[in-house]
Amino acid sequence: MSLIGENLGYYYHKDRWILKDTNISVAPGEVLGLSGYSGCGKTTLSRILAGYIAPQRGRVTVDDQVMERHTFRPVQLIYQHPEKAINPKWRMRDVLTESYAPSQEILDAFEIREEWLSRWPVELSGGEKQRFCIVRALNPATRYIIADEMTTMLDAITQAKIWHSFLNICKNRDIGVIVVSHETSLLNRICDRIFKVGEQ
Ligand SMILES: Nc1ncnc2c1ncn2[C@@H]1O[C@H](COP(=O)(O)OP(=O)(O)OP(=O)(O)O)[C@@H](O)[C@H]1O
Repeated sequence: MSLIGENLGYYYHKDRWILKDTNISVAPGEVLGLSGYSGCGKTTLSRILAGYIAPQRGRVTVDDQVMERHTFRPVQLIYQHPEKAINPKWRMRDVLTESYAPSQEILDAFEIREEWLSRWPVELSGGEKQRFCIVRALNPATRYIIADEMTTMLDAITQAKIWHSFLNICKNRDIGVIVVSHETSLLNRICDRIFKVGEQ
């Protein structure tokens, strides 16, 4: 039982491989850091593991199954920029309840205020919108979450609070987490293990 990428190879332009023979796995409940220089392929690898793009070589399995399309994704991806992941024409209540009905407890854990629910995305800050994206990713069916620079836009205190709540919930539900970040101090603090992209 794990999220596993085996012998992954990927290029955007023929024969310019971004990833070559990459092997990566994260177990349920584990927190894996993804590091590497800018442009080494962290976001590309994240998108492959979440099933958004197909590798030219290798395969991804989620708890021994090849991921199916058109069903709820057991691997959720949270991006750095929440505005790219939110429909601007939906009020925040609809964004939040798109795939399940989050409990009051989880809304409180991320300090989501009742008054924000009736607003449009444009009426919230990036950090406020990001809390909705995190709660949305914590669907009861989620098995793994890839957090790609998830808190980069937040101040240090808010960042610490959000990681505390997020990792608590993931541990309780045995969700495996991949944390993509340029901040080595963050990775060292919260991850069980670190995987360097491009150095396998
Ligand atoms: N859609 C695309 N078409 C062509 N090349 C791309 C595309 N997306 C990314 N690349 C290239 O692929 C390489 C890896 O990009 P990727 O975004 O995965 O790196 P990264 O490690 O996440 O970078 P950063 O740390 O700067 O966010 C880079 O050289 C980038 O220029």
